[in-house]
Amino acid sequence: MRRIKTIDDITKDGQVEFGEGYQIVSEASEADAILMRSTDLHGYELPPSIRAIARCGAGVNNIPVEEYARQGVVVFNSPGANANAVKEIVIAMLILSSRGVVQSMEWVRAHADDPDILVDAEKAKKAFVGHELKGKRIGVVGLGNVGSKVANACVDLGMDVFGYDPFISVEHAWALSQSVQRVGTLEDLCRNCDYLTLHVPSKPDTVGIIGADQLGLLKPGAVLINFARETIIDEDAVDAALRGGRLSWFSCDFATPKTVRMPNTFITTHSGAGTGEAEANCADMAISELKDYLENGNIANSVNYPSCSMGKARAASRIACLHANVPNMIGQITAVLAHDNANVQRMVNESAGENAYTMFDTDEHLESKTIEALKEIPAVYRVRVIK
Ligand SMILES: NC(=O)C1=CN([C@@H]2O[C@H](COP(=O)(O)OP(=O)(O)OC[C@H]3O[C@@H](n4cnc5c(N)ncnc54)[C@H](O)[C@@H]3O)[C@@H](O)[C@H]2O)C=CC1
Ligand SMILES: O=C(O)CCC(=O)C(=O)O
Repeated sequence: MRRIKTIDDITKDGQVEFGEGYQIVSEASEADAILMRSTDLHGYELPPSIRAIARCGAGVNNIPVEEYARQGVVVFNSPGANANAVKEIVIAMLILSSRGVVQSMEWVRAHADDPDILVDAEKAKKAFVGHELKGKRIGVVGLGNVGSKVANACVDLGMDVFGYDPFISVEHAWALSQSVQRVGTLEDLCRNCDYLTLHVPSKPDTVGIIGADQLGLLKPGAVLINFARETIIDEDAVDAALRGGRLSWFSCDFATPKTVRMPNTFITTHSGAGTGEAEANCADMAISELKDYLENGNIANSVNYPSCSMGKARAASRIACLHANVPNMIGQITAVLAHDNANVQRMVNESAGENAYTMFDTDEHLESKTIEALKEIPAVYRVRVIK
């Protein structure tokens, strides 16, 4: 029986289906793996039983992924599984930030007792006149799963769309409408934009990338949308831009002590991915990643280890070594196997950044002293006997 600890409400109805051979447990110390969403794991003492963590969602800034890699813990996310939900709410925010829809509804509620409300509404409506998106210039920062969808949707709305992403993947470049114009610097992207929308992960090179300099390049009265992470903007600069008129509106998914006090904002409860469909997509992807890793050792969509697959574990034994990406690891692993006369059927080695993964099938079960010898190799973080 494999044991899973869930952290956060994975879905609104609380349903998490791993199927036969799995049990949801209440204590992480009893679990083999964790299924989670947005809880911050920095400073959390990870029990040694945990071999894998799957984040239902895209952003992993809430998880110390490199620290966990060195503990031999594979961290997965679910890329793209909630991107459509975020795209839709960003389009909603574009419209709500441009038309006085919310303000007009508030007026109606406030005048519910007015017997002449139909006539009075006709007089009031001039206060809620907005402008159209068609023909306006929008800059999209980050053209990954969410940003590329937002950019394409803005093309469909008739906007003049510019994108900035120095690390765009081939897959997302192919998915992008030819009408999206790519620019080489963030400053060129911001220049003369009516709208700026942010879709980059929170990491050292994106923290505070939108500050006074970037905001100063936007058209006066521009709209800023941040459904990525709160860390990406310089909050004081955004506040000053709203008060000074450089920004007319700020829509943001992160209620921080500063954003909630800014004027002219729509601040939501980190609800960009808040649809039943996105929750189900993320849970399905994360669950299948965890199952394939626990049952077969295969890695897909990890953020701290390379992708690696040898299909289903069918040989007598399958062993996986998680280790540092340094020279002579394969040599040392095969030397241990040769010393104990183990016959390797198949072997794969993959690396990503500072970490690497070696997995092999053998004709017979390895003796425990062989496994112990593998664990003794310097720079091996963990050895898993999968079968
Ligand atoms: N509000 C919410 O509920 C949600 C928020 N998010 C946030 O949005 C972010 C983006 O999500 P996805 O598009 O799914 O991720 P993704 O990984 O598919 O795309 C991120 C894109 O940002 C680009 N990028 C990285 N560094 C950059 C930089 N310095 N400048 C410009 N581009 C850069 C990457 O090349 C990549 O194309 C997530 O990391 C997460 O923080 C994602 C989903 C839901
Ligand atoms: O789990 C959530 O609702 C947040 C989703 C998110 O922020 C992400 O996928 O990066």
